[in-house]
Order: sequence, then structure tokens, then C-alpha cells
Amino acid sequence: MANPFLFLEYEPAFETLGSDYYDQVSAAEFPFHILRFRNDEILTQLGVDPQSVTDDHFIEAFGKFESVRPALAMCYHGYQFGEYNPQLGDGRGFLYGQVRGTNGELYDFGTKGSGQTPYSRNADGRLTLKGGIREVIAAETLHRMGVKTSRTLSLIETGEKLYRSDEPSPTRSAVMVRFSRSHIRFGTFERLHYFGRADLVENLLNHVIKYYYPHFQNDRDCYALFYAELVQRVATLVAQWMAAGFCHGVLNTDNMSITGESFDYGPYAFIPSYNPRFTAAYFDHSGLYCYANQPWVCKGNLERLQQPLSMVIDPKDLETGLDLFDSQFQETYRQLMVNKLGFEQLPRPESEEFLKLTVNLLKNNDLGYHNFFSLLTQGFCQQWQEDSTLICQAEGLPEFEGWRKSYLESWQQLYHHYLQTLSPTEMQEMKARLQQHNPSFVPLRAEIEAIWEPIIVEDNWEPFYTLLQQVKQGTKQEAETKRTT
Ligand SMILES: Nc1ncnc2c1ncn2[C@@H]1O[C@H](COP(=O)(O)OP(=O)(O)OP(=O)(O)O)[C@@H](O)[C@H]1O
Ligand SMILES: [Mg+2]
Repeated sequence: MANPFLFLEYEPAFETLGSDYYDQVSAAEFPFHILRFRNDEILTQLGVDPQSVTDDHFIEAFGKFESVRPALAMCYHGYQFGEYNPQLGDGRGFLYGQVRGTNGELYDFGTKGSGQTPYSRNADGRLTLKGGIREVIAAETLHRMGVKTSRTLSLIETGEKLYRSDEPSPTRSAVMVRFSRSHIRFGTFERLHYFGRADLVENLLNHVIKYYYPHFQNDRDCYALFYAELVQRVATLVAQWMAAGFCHGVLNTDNMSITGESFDYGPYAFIPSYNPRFTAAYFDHSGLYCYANQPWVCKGNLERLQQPLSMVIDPKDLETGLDLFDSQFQETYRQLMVNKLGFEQLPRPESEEFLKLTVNLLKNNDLGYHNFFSLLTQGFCQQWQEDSTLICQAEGLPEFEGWRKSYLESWQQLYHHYLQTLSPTEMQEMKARLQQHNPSFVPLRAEIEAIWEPIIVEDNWEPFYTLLQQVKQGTKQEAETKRTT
């Protein structure tokens, strides 16, 4: 049977920009290939019947890299922890190809761990299996939580021994293919500014607008409009991370997509509890990219992007665009938190106090962030409309004493107050909304670590697949039932 991946209609979109933007490379050859994860949902999104795609097809295309288009290592620089680094670029990946989804939008297949390139510096060009697994889990969980994210199309174990300072070594290797809107990064523009090439900035800008902001293509102000929309997309994304309790960990400008989509999941974590200073990367000593800093860091990255863009866009327009960030972030975050609490909308300005109280309740008590919303979802019932003391009192909430108890009571009373305004139908809808916005299973770091143990000890992959089912279904029980039936 012919390999469907080799018969997709690949569009040489980035390729037509020319060699100023990439280097043609070839993939490494690996000792063996074992498909560990395939994402059939993406096949459907591409209009490919998953039944027609065998595991060997995945291995041929995304492990042995049989292909119809050249492999392109994309060039970029970036600000890393505030320092400009001109020695970046795809050092362990390349653009395999670009295809349209059934929605008409263009997507990248980008590799990670496929071998060395001119940008590998002294590194091996490889990805650890554990790193690949962690990225699969992050992308699938964020997707379930409604965050605009890249996905993982495949993860293939490749049989090499890798040495890493942050994993017991030797450790196992893998190659991953990422499915994302684009791998053009803020750093792709920054590199062109570094070389003083306004012409290349302009070409790239036209390309980005054509493929990712096509609604502005014929507008006289298309550059300014593009930047203003990017600002809003990034602000929306950060609000989604914050509501999802997600800390990306490495918000360097080479990890910021020009489409406003989230990607590159290295040392990320879902926050265990609401701690604004929670820092995901062990090497982020100052906590620069901690949970609460994410909005202003991303706004700062957008501001940095003005440097290359101002080679072709009026700086006044860029300033006006950036001004949209704060309100877009606040508005989206507010709405998402209102939804996480189960409501469609809450009246303003009076409900602001309630939202603040919710965050403070989470901050000042030893409540798990995800656990709290999960308890709210599981316990939600009609009786809460009658008796405020029942609210969120299901098993699992720690005993509150002293000022903490009165804090909880104030919160319950306000929640109760808003519940009383709802009709029986609205109460039903509220239950559904709680379930939609609060998956009862969000993998914390320890849970991700726990699936790695059986893999290294006895090559047991069941916990990994079960965890992915849990993430998809949103509940542990449902996932376990589904796997055993
Ligand atoms: N093992 C490696 N071999 C070669 N280059 C590497 C390796 N690990 C990281 N790099 C390079 O270091 C830089 C920063 O890495 P970072 O972890 O942000 O990106 P990445 O995870 O490799 O790729 P992506 O951003 O596409 O997810 C990139 O230029 C990357 O290609
Ligand atoms: Mg990166």
C-alpha cells in the first residue's frame, strides 16, 4: 500500500523564500525505529483516513525521512534570558514539509531530534525519548484545555544512547514530528535585523501575512494590522496558559511563534498550586520565566520584535499595536476564569471582587490549583443553590481554620450569590461548562515522572498510553474504563 504521507500535497511555501532563510540538510540514520506515539486526530484534520496509514508508513516518513520535499533547517536567532544569541537555528530539526488541513490552513511538519545541522554547534542533534514524551503530553494536555498549541504527529524511538546533564545517562533517543501552524519565530526576524537586511524582513513579513494573516493581505495598512493582531494573539495565548495553570518555562524569543501559537515544551510544568513565583526550568535561577511573569515577558518579547519590524513598519504603528496587549490579556484571562468557575458571564464591575477572592483563596491556602477546579466540577449540584456551606465541601478539600475558614466562607457566599441568579436550565449548562473548562486530570510533574519509570525499568508503555487517555477524557476513571473495555 502506497504511503499516504508521500502523497500529500506539500506546498513549498517557506521553501520559495529562498536560501537566505534556511539550509538544506539531511536526516540522521538511526539504529532502529519503534513507533511510540501516532496522532490519528491530526490525520483526520488533514483529510487522511487513519485506517489507511500503517505504523510502517509513519516510520518511513518520520523515522527514515523518505520525503518529497527537501529538508530545511530554518535559520533564527533569539533573546535567551535577555541576552541576544546569534548562534541559534534548527540545530536538531528541520521543516519536513507543509500541507493544508481540511480547514484550508497551512501547517508545518517540523522534526525534533532528526540529526545534526549547521546550527548544532557542538551538540548531537538528538532528542531524548523522555523529552519527546514530555512534549507529547504537554501538547495533548494543552489542546484538551483549549490552549492554541502545536501538536505532536509522531514520536519514534531511535535506538541511540544519549548523554545529557539533566537526565540519568546514557538515556534513550527519539525523533518527533511536530504539527504546527508555523515554525517561523520572533527570532527568525531578529536574525534578519542582526544582518541589517530590511529587504529580507519585508519578504518574510509578506510571506507571514500571505499564509497566516491572509485577511489583511489586500489592506494598505497590512503591516500595522498584522502586528496588532499578533499582539492580541499572543496576549490571548498567555491568558490561556495562565488560566490553564501552565508555566512554559523557556520564553526566549526563539520559542515564540509568529502565529501566536504555543510550542517547544522542554522543562514546562503545570503548576501544582497557585504560586506566582513557580518556576519550571531548573536553569532559570532568577525565576525570570516564572508563572506570574509570563504576561509581561511575552509583552516584552513583542516589544523586542519591534526592532526588526521597525525596519519596514512605522514605529508609531508598532507602539499602537503593543498598547492592545494589556486589555486583551486581562479580558481573556477574566473570561476564562469566569468559565472555569462554571459561569458564562458575570456582571461587572461587582464580580471583580469575587474573581480576586478566588485567586486569593487559591494563593493563600494549600489547595492544588487543578484539584480545586476539579473538586468544584465533581461536586457541583443543585443543592449548592440552597445552601452555601455545601459549596466545594466534597471530600478532598483540606480542613480550614481561623481566618482561612472565614475566607472560604466569604468565597462560598459570593459563589452562592451568583448561583442564585441562575435558572434550572442554566444550572445544567453550568455543570457542562465546568466539565469543559476543568479536566479532572492534569498531569503534574510527578505524574509525568511516574510514567517514565516503568518505561526505563521494564519497557512498559501502558502507563504512558493510559495517561494520554486520561488527558483526552479528562478523568482517570473514564480513561481506565475505556482502556479495559
Ligand atoms: N541536542 C541538540 N543538538 C543540537 N542543537 C540543539 C540541541 N538541543 C538544543 N539545540 C539547539 O539549541 C537551541 C535552543 O534549543 P531549544 O531547546 O529552545 O529548541 P529545540 O527544543 O531544539 O527546538 P524547538 O524550539 O523547535 O522546539 C536551538 O537552536 C536548538 O536547535
Ligand atoms: Mg526552542
